[in-house]
Amino acid sequence: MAKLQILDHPLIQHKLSLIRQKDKGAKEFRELVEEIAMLMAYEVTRHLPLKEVEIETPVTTATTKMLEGKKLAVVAILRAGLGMVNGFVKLIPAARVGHIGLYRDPDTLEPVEYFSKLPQDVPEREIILIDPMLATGGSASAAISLLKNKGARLIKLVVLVAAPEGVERIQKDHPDIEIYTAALDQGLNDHAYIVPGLGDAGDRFFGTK
Ligand SMILES: O=P(O)(O)OC[C@H]1O[C@H](OP(=O)(O)OP(=O)(O)O)[C@H](O)[C@@H]1O
Ligand SMILES: O=c1cc[nH]c(=O)[nH]1
Ligand SMILES: [Mg+2]
Repeated sequence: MAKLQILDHPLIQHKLSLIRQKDKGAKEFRELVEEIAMLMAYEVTRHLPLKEVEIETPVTTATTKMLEGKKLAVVAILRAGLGMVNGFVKLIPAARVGHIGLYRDPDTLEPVEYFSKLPQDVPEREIILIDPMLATGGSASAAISLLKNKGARLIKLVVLVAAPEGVERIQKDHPDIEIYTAALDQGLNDHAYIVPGLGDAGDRFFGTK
């Protein structure tokens, strides 16, 4: 079953509480989402393999550790996932960045795909799929299916806020995926918005409402 990890670092929790507040404007919302994404990137890259390297410090030569150079791709689900990209690539500058355009139809709640541009060598890369919100799980599940159809084998899903319904959906559709979230909220309301959640992440980030 897909493993769920809640990233409960105090800085992540503090900043998440700030962006949940309805009076936060787009500027503050954007800055905080980027900061939280960076902190989450730190947590989800703990497993990256290291290799020993010989270096020269100003004092002596030494054997120290550097990243082995595992191939990574950060894939954002548009639009709201864009808000997390900078935080990730600041910490992992060598990562390739892919985009999957999906919106949730407000009536059917089904994801509608409108764009996809991914690195060519997706099968050789570990994929970090990012989207702030995991509500019904329909959008993330569709994005994971698309990535798997392109040959992706190792995918981690990283979200800011998850609903139990979305987690269950991913665990059912894609039991091989690891899910990382900053919070597991109570559930969904009648419009399938996460409660308490933070509202519509894309609209708040881009100021479109
Ligand atoms: O788990 P689900 O029920 O599928 O809902 C989650 C999706 O909804 C939001 O995107 P939205 O459709 O609002 O598109 P946007 O990012 O362009 O605003 C969010 O960013 C997720 O992609
Ligand atoms: O609460 C939610 C649910 C779906 N999409 C959002 O942006 N927020
Ligand atoms: Mg939206």
